[in-house]
Amino acid sequence: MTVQAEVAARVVRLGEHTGARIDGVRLGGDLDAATVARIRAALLTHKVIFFRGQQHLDDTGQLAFASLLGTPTLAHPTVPGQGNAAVLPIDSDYSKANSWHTDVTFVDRVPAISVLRAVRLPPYGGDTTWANTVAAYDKLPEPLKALVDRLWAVHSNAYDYAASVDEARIGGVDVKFQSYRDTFESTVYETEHPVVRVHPETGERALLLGHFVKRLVGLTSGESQALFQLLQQRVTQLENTVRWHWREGDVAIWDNRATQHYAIADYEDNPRRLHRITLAGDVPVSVDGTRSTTRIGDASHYSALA
Ligand SMILES: O=C(O)CCC(=O)C(=O)O
Ligand SMILES: [Fe+2]
Repeated sequence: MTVQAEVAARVVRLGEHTGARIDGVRLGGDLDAATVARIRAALLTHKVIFFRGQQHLDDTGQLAFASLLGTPTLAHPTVPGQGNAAVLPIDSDYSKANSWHTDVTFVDRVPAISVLRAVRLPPYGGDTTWANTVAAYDKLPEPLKALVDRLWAVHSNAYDYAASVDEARIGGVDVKFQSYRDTFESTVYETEHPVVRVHPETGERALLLGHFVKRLVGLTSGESQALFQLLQQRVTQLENTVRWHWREGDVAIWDNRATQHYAIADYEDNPRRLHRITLAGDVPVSVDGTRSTTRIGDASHYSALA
């Protein structure tokens, strides 16, 4: 542990519940263990952390750094990586993630952490917002906690896309968007997760929902929708969120076990591209110790990249 590293990394909080910027760190595969530990601790506390000025990173450097925090997965269970098998391009040309979600919740081993690097940014707009799902659970009144503690949800990559994304706002579904959706759903997965999962590292309870939820187990579709909306409103309450305005060279890292996020599609047809590396996670566990179960699909190829 070097004293220099301890002094160099400064954690600047961005809100009561969610987000911190870390200054004074040059990300890369050569970071010392003390700084990596500090980054990890800040991530667990603040749920999403941001680094400015990382223009020196390319995909290889991003992957080398991300590997210090965990085991990279394939880019996606169904969408192939570009260049490197672990790198998922988030490109406005064929996809805009402008609805609230946690990444890849339709498989049993939901990724633990995502590391996102700005590659090309629009001249205006294109911020991303994160919400803290632990704070959302904590702030529920006791009767609602008792209800959700025992509730389960079915998550699928063949979710109701039109219900969660306003296509008019993103210019309608064009051919590239449709072809991306077809790839995205080329193998269908369905997994049952507890609505409240116990975080494997912090022991905190977090709401596990987002746009891949198809229905709540045991409820009618109308009841599912009503309760889902009530809980999503709790998650996305602005006090639970942080909004990041990207600059070139920025890197954001989120704890995918304790957050949802939303990429704001307010930059018209301007190109926007970020590269994501996703780190493997555990199978979620409910408050009574029951593990999530995949009902449809086998995602065993996805979770750990050799
Ligand atoms: O475009 C963004 O800012 C985030 C997209 C997204 O949902 C992701 O990278 O997982
Ligand atoms: Fe995402």
